[in-house]
Amino acid sequence: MEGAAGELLLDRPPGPGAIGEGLLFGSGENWQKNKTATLRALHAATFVQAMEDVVHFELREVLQTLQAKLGQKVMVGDVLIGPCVNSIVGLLKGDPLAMDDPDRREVLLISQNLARCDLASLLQLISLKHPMLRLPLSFLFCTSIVNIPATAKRLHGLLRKWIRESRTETDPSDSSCRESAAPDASSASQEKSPSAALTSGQWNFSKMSLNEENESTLQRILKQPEFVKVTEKTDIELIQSLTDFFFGGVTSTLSGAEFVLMYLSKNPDARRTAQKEIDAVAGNEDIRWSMKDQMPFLRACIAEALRLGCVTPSSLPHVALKEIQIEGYSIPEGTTVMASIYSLHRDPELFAEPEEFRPDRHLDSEGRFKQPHSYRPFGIGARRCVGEAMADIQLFLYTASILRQFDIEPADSRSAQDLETHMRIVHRLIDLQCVFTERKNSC
Ligand code: HEM
Repeated sequence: MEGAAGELLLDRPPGPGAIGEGLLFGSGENWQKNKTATLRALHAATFVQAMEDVVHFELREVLQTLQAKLGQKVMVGDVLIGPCVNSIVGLLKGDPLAMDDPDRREVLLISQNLARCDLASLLQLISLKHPMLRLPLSFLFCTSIVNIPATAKRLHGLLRKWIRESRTETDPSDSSCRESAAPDASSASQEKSPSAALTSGQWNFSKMSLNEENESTLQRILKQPEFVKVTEKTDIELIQSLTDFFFGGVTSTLSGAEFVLMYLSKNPDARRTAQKEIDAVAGNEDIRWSMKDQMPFLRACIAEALRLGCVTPSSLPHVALKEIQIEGYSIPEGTTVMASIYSLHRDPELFAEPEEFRPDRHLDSEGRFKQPHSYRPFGIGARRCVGEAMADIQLFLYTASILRQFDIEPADSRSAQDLETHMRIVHRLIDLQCVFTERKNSC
């Protein structure tokens, strides 16, 4: 939300499910501190290069898997979840996790659980906090749902370990860090850099530094005034904010990538035009984010898939801090307000023939990429998504690299509208499968 009304809609509603800490569900001063610290840490000069390095590191594995499964039906989510998770880990820690690192397996399992979270899982969480609800909701405990507290606890364990390591690296004399940095199950893996897993001729990966001092995002966050003084409270905020990177980032980017590949598989003309563009610009060179302005059609395809796929259909809830007027409607103080991105993206007055996949909506008369004012997949205003730049880079590099090497075909003849989706906080295609084949016309 923008403007004066937006200022009064900054907080998340309190309620039985609200966590109150961190970025996604935090409110008031705590949220402001966390958001400022996160944005400051992400605005490092070398952010783009860091993201590119980690994405390319992961893409090698993805391209190899697709090559090995040429002509077969591939579950797209299974192939892309690793890169989505490890991009966040790599950004935070400064190095992505090597393929054989036990932390990688653990964070992947956790993220797969988070991706399965549905209403039943959230209701179970609420009933744990509110004993009165346990009996009426007891049937939930018999179904196979995601145990959010247990999943969050496992993720918090990993995050605590990475924070300890980052604090030790930031200040080696910090005895509290050394005390708590007890050896654990995965300490053996810590000495292993992902670059060790690479052989010559593969991606030339170097430790990702996010600024001139060679610091990772996590180290930069830990240097912010809010987090320098370690107290139980600051650590809870920090761990919850980092948890939100996974909760808010993994499934949404994964779902976005699935929608992009699905729409390109169902629209071969658009796919071929994008492939020609990629060939002309990148040839056989590494694909870089700096090439984005020369690939407006590819970006338009990604934007059109995000418009139609609508990864976060109802955004996240906001609450009115005071009574406000919006377009002649009076919203009483305390009202929960949800913005329907789904309706916005399908409004025929804003997008002609809204159900049609038409990338040219995102191109100006000169053929340059443009974002229509009503295209808002990442929300708007101060509560806008913190991961937008990250998701943009990921989706661009995943799509360009896959399209350069493969043709994509749908696994069945259903139209895009007929494919089944989960309409949870994150809107996701159910078990999307595609068939990847050798490029027929490559450069
Ligand atoms: C295609 C990918 C993504 C989409 C469509 C998306 C969309 C959104 C939307 C609609 C919101 C809510 C804005 C509001 O409350 O008004 C949001 C918030 C958020 N997103 Fe994303 N997101 C994506 C990727 C990511 C990534 C990669 C991260 C990881 C860093 C991330 C982390 C967050 C966080 C922490 C918030 C809460 C911000 C706040 O409350 O201040 N998202 N996202």
